[in-house]
Amino acid sequence: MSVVRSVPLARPVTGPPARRTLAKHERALDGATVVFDLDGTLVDTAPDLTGALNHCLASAGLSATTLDSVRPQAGHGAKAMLTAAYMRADRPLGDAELTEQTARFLAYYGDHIAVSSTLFPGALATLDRMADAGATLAVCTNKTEALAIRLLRELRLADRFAAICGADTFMARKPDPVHLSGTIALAGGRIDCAVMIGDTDTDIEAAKRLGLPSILLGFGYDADRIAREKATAVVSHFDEIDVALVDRLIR
Ligand SMILES: O=C(O)COP(=O)(O)O
Ligand SMILES: [Mg+2]
Repeated sequence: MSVVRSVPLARPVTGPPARRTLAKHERALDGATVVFDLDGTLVDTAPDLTGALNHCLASAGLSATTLDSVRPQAGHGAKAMLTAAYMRADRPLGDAELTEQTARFLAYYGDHIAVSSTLFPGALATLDRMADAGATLAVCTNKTEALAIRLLRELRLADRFAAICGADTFMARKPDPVHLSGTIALAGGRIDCAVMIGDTDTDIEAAKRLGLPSILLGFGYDADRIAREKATAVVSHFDEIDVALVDRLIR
């Protein structure tokens, strides 16, 4: 397992982790809450986001954009994707058009939310692994709550999460730590026994402000240098997120 750490942990990062003695029926992650970001973390939503973006661009007489050019903004919401696409097309975008296009984007996206969106490799097994070890699972996403629930239902994953909290669930959205602390509370968990797993600095910063350990998925949409330096751990595949790593980060 290759895990790069940049923030010193309470325990040494090399050498064997301190072993806890588990009581007879105790599982390693009992009492822990593992919080996942959604876009670019659990689900590769970029293809359907690109579809919604191209629907909007066509309505404005602009040519379609490619998946690769959308990916860096895919974790930052409809407005960011629209703004970047108009800039690439060298076309000005005023507030009124941005508002209208955002509404068009969200309506289309809601109706085509799981056409080509798929779980990232190893994501499902990681959910199983964490749950089998006793962890409570939650989602903290800057998608709206309704869209997040719709996507997870379509992918038959919604039931796995004790809480699914979107940008509009609380009066705060990531990187505001209130979004994350509210998610953990709603899932019935404790802030001192939780970890955040995400793909952008937005996720990692929210965790940092809350004093939570974080795992950055290096393959996500915008795992930039700042996020890599700030994260407690950086992994390049879900398989690297094993029970021992999560246990070590949260205890
Ligand atoms: O839709 C967004 O703005 C980003 O969503 P995420 O927080 O799940 O990455
Ligand atoms: Mg994301």
